Amino acid sequence: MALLEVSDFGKQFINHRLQVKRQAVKNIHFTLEEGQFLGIIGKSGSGKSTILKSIYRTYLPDQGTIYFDSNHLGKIDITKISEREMIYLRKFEISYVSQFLDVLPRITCRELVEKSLQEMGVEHAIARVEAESALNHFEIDEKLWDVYPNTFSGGEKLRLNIAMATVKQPRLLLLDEPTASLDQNSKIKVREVIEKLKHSGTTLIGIFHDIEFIEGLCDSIFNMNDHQPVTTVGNKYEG
Ligand SMILES: Nc1ncnc2c1ncn2[C@@H]1O[C@H](COP(=O)(O)OP(=O)(O)OP(=O)(O)O)[C@@H](O)[C@H]1O
Repeated sequence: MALLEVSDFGKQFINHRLQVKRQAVKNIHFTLEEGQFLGIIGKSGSGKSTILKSIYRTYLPDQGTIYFDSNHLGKIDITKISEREMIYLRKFEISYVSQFLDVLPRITCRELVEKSLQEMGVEHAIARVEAESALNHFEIDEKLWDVYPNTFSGGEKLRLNIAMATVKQPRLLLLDEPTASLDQNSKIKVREVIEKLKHSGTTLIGIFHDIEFIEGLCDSIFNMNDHQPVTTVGNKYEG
């Protein structure tokens, strides 16, 4: 059964000051089976982030349906569920990674990753071990583990963001240009973790500008220009 079914989805923004409406995206349809990786490509401003933010419900979708097959809540329409149900999904089943880190001040890097696990009910001692393993994997210098990340470099913030989201092993991982400001070595680390997550059955949707990066990783690519999910042939994008 599909994990995610997006049908006739659209999102309109209203600028109240200027009294104008802007249709960011419309008529979006795609289906994602469990364990698949869908890449989204398209020109700047075509609405790629709007789709991911609406699935995570940072934006309230206003047209169409987004069905998610939740382990705990059953098959539910993300456009209609309560805020409480959405908080549950964000905690246990859906994670979102953007290229920006938005964290509370006075929580250290290590505590942030531990907190991701503890809010799922993982014991502190286990959360600590897993957090350290994730921070090591993303090569965040041990000297930074007890530092507040508001002083981190862009790349360090991003690697921490990915560590926080992936340590939970979500069922659906939304990646909003996660490699945008990374150097080659960090991109390789991200790729390794994506491969590992895919192997363990995580379903992924990712926005990438670097098509070479997603080649060999994605099962299909949704091109915003023609609105068609295209299955990648031999893992190469032929669009
Ligand atoms: N919160 C918002 N309020 C008003 N307009 C918005 C908002 N978020 C996005 N938009 C508009 O919706 C359109 C789609 O934006 P979106 O960020 O989804 O595009 P994108 O394809 O991800 O772009 P990029 O590749 O440049 O990140 C843009 O015209 C943008 O200005």
